[in-house]
Amino acid sequence: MPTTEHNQHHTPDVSSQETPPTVTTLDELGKLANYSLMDTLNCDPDAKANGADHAPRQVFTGHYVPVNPTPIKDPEYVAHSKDFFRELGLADSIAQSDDFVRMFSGDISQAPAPMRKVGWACGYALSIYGTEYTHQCPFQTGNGYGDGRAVSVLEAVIKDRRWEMQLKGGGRTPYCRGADGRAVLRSSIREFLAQEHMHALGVPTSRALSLYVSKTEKVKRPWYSEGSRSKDPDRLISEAVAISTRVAPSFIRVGQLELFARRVRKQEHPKAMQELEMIVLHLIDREYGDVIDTRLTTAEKVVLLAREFRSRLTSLVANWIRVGYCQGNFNGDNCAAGGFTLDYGPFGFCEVFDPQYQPWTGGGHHFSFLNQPVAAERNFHMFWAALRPLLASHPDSLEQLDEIRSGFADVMQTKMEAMWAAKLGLDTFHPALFSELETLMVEMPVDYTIFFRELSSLPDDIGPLQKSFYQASSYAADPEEMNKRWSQWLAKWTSLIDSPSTTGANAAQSRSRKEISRQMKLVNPKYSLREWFVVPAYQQAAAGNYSLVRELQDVMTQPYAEQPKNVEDKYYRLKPAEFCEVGGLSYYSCSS
Ligand SMILES: Nc1ncnc2c1ncn2[C@@H]1O[C@H](COP(=O)(O)OP(=O)(O)OP(=O)(O)O)[C@@H](O)[C@H]1O
Ligand SMILES: [Mg+2]
Repeated sequence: MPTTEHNQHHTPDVSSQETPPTVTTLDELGKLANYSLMDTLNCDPDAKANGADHAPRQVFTGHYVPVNPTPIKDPEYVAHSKDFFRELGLADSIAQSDDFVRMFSGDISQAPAPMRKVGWACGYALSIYGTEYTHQCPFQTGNGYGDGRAVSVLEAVIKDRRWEMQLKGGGRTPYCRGADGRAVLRSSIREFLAQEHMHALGVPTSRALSLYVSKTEKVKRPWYSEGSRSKDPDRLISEAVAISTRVAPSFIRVGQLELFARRVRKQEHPKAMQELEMIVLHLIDREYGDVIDTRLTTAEKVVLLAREFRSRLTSLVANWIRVGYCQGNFNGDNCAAGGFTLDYGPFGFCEVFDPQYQPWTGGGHHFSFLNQPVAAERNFHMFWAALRPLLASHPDSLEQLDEIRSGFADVMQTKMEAMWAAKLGLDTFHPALFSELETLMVEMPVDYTIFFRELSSLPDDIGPLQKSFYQASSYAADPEEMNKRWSQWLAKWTSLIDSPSTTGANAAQSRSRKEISRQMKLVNPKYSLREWFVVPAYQQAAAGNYSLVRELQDVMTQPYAEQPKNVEDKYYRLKPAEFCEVGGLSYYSCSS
């Protein structure tokens, strides 16, 4: 069953959900602290040891800069992820306890030992669709680019798994490039909800821990006037700042490997090769420890790393497309080297199926919905290029590495076909059937989520599918003809569903219609985080009412489940026409 394969990483730990919380205070969490990054990688020798390093500057060497977050003023609790707390064994009550709130709203000065009273930020390089950029940093060198507002504050081993906790919007770092280091409540709510939704969808992702907003501190951001149809924001608004904490096995990005590999290539300093090797081995420990044997040589490890990352990245992107997700800005620095979703900024879940769907006005076609496999390949290319210097004296390993690189497109294609087959409830991919479907969906706008979910009930006729049809002019112009074409497609699909190759030639292999439907409903979610659900939630939150945020948390963390009728009526719906083509709802310029 392809889903199992799609869900192979980060599957919820069911067993831990029944045990009582083991961490009920910040002190208890503190005892689990274990700082592998700070203890094994190189610190920038120019950094201020006390972490008061907030002005933009160039960082020439080292893997991290110690930097303290800047607390937000008068923090107020907005949300925490109950699911993730349960998985970690954290008691819900600590999310609102004074010391936890203080720490995860940016004040780590009272962190209980052995937690450290200093956080860290990392530099990384930027590449866009496989092209290296250096000029986006104020020094035109790339040495000022990295975590500009993301500050990690804790690494801990919890229930035998290592987790890094990172504040987003935690204030300025040397990589802030003159910006304020803050995130606003709007973008923080989006990221918070999306991370937990994505996890519940079975797609590898950074997780959301907690979210606090400042009652008094605001920053200005460009945004849209109510109902604006212009592509770019037309005004500056003042928004409350917030700090959300996200959690992952590591936050190492492809861009980080690229940074060190560029330094090797340019022979920037004598330790460049050593620093590249260190970050790669650290990545393996943090993200690939369970699949790469520590006793292997570096050359062997590098080859395995590339193969495993290729496998994860291709699964990830196939999963994104399965659930209708568009990352929007799939740069090398937004591509986690552990192969999970990272940086929910200009993302969106498509409603109308559109291969070119791209919610971010600055993103361009290259990062659009169905181009994500190609964008992923570009990121993989940069990853591969960053690893190559490590194999310079190992021609056999280098050859293997190069083969892994050149095989990317085939692996991606295989995963995509398996994904489409699973969405259609079929054991194998049927190119003609799929391409007819794609043509129909493009010609006659359908809601991607609703269409596949309705199909999952194996309808006898197109009646139920019509729930997903947007009454666009192409349909309205000749509904009879359109219905006929849909009926023909449905008949072909139904005959495949009922054919022995799908149901199995003999009774032992056969999947009943009921079983096919059940499996399809595990692949095709009922609920997806549509932007027009999120907008009122963050608008209410801005006025201090978090009830819609909570409601969305509940609904969107059970995306495959049938939920009560009132939930279905509210959230299993086509996008209302008045929300189409509206700035901030259908697209956005900036996400921070
Ligand atoms: N308000 C800000 N202050 C300082 N740096 C910022 C700010 N907004 C974005 N950046 C930095 O600009 C770069 C590009 O921004 P992008 O939108 O990809 O990242 P992000 O959403 O902040 O971060 P992440 O990738 O960590 O989720 C990142 O390195 C980010 O740290
Ligand atoms: Mg980013």
